[in-house]
Amino acid sequence: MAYGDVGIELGARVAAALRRGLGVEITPAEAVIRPSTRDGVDYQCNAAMSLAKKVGKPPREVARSIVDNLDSADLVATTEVAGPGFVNIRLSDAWLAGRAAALLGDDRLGVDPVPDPRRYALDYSSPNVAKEMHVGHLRSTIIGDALLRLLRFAGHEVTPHNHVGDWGTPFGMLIEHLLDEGWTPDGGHSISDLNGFYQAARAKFDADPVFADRSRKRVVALQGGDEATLALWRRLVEESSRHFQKVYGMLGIELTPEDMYGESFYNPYLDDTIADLEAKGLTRVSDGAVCVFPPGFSNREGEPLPLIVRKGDGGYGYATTDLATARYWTGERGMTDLLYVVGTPQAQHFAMVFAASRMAGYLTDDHTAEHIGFGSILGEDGKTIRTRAGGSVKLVELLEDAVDNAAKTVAERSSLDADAQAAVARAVGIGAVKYADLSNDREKDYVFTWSRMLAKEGNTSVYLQYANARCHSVLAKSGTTPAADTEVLLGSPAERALALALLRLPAAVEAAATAYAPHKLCGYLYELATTFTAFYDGCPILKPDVPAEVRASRLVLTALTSAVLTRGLELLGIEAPREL
Ligand SMILES: NC(=[NH2+])NCCC[C@H](N)C(=O)O
Repeated sequence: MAYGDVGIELGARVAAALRRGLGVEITPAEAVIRPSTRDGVDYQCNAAMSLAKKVGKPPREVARSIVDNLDSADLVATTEVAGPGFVNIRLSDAWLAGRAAALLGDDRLGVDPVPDPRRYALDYSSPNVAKEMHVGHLRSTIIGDALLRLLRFAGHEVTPHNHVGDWGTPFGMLIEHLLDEGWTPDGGHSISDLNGFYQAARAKFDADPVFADRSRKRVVALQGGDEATLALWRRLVEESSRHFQKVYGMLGIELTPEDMYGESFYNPYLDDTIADLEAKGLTRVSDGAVCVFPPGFSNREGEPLPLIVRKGDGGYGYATTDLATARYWTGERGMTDLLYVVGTPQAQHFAMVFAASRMAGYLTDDHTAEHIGFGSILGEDGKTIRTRAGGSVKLVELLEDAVDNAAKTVAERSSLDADAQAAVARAVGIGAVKYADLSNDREKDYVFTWSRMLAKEGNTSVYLQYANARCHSVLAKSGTTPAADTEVLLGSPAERALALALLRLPAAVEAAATAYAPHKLCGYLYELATTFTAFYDGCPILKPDVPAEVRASRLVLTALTSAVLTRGLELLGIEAPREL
């Protein structure tokens, strides 16, 4: 069963009941089983509503037939028809307890790998050479890393590729300016120099036609493979790569130099791609440029929009590279699904690239391609995030700030020594930056607020990390390790609610992985942590008057909570220290 979800298991029973009672066939997923927060109800089945028309009976009658025919012996305690035709289901305590107990020995915590693994090529981070990474790249990096972890855990094959902007016309002006400044291929300039250099080169390019002309010639030399030019270009790429790796290191992101498939990587494929598009009759010359016109895209005047594959001067652009990219990953690398984690402003670009790729057969019905767009990070005033001095925020400084702020929070209550505190401050600070990003619906803009990010209450990583640390502290104090065959007892509503919440990891992973929506996993983990808090406050564990078998059961629930929180945070790329 995909993902090992209780809802799907119930769905299979409902499907069998419908077959028995009314002779209709549905899949377990079509039974539409949803968790319910109603008193005494664990899940609700909405199948009767959608099936009423098909079977020609009122929804309540269909619901009644489900209830009458449901094989509920082991799994279900009570069922009832409710409202216009829902079936309310309460699981049996014995089944729930047995299922929860079984999780203790299960490394995957109930999440089955998908039966039909796909081959994903995941484009994320993708910063630009000779520029520092900015907050947009931060979002791409964080979201992409979470998707990589989620999809791999779900059982898919995922190959990351970092589509670094390392080619194109800006390199002409950059190299010319660097030469003017006496820069040599082995000179020791750092990327922060380069950032300033970029702006200076741009200014010179705009103001000085002679310089602009030299720059254009330099582009031709670069693209023509002139060795001296390439040597300078390589230095720029290496310098930048060092900076990117520093940021990835701070973030604990696995992207390596081997995952770099920058724009330049596709150079050898461009001519052939254009020849292929031409041979397939998909190109048209418009204003001197070779273009593809995918249907359905037009400008404000209603004229068809071109995807330019070769400019009038013979040069290639961003779109050409992206067509070659799609062709490469589905063709040479045999990937089935292409994901691009890039800001929402590029939505139209990707829609057009995908449409043209489908026309050319680089994407077929067996492939999916998706632009995983995201909004902007806003400052506390609701505008573009800036430093206090009003400059644009440097990513490295932002991350250092996060760790410093976390260090203050940790120092307030930690009994750890200085080294351990520093490690925890990193886990908390970097975790907070990631979680603030991932817990929001990625399509939306969000406001970056230090105080909210590091709050110990509410939907924050700190709250989840504290809940996990509390679990570890109880387990350590108990002096025992819960054994796999311990019986789980669900004597109180808080224990029952916690067991139920622990069984919902598979559904949360599925929801997050299939919709490429990490915030769905965040929402689940937050719910689990609050359910645990209620259990912790209401159910004493180590008090001397707690019967031994009750204590043992509560320790199992505590150990499982920690296991699920730790795994869940890991899937988001966030550390879960045992002690804070
Ligand atoms: N295949 C792609 N176009 N990936 C995204 C590249 C993002 C680009 N370097 C930017 O900073 O905007």
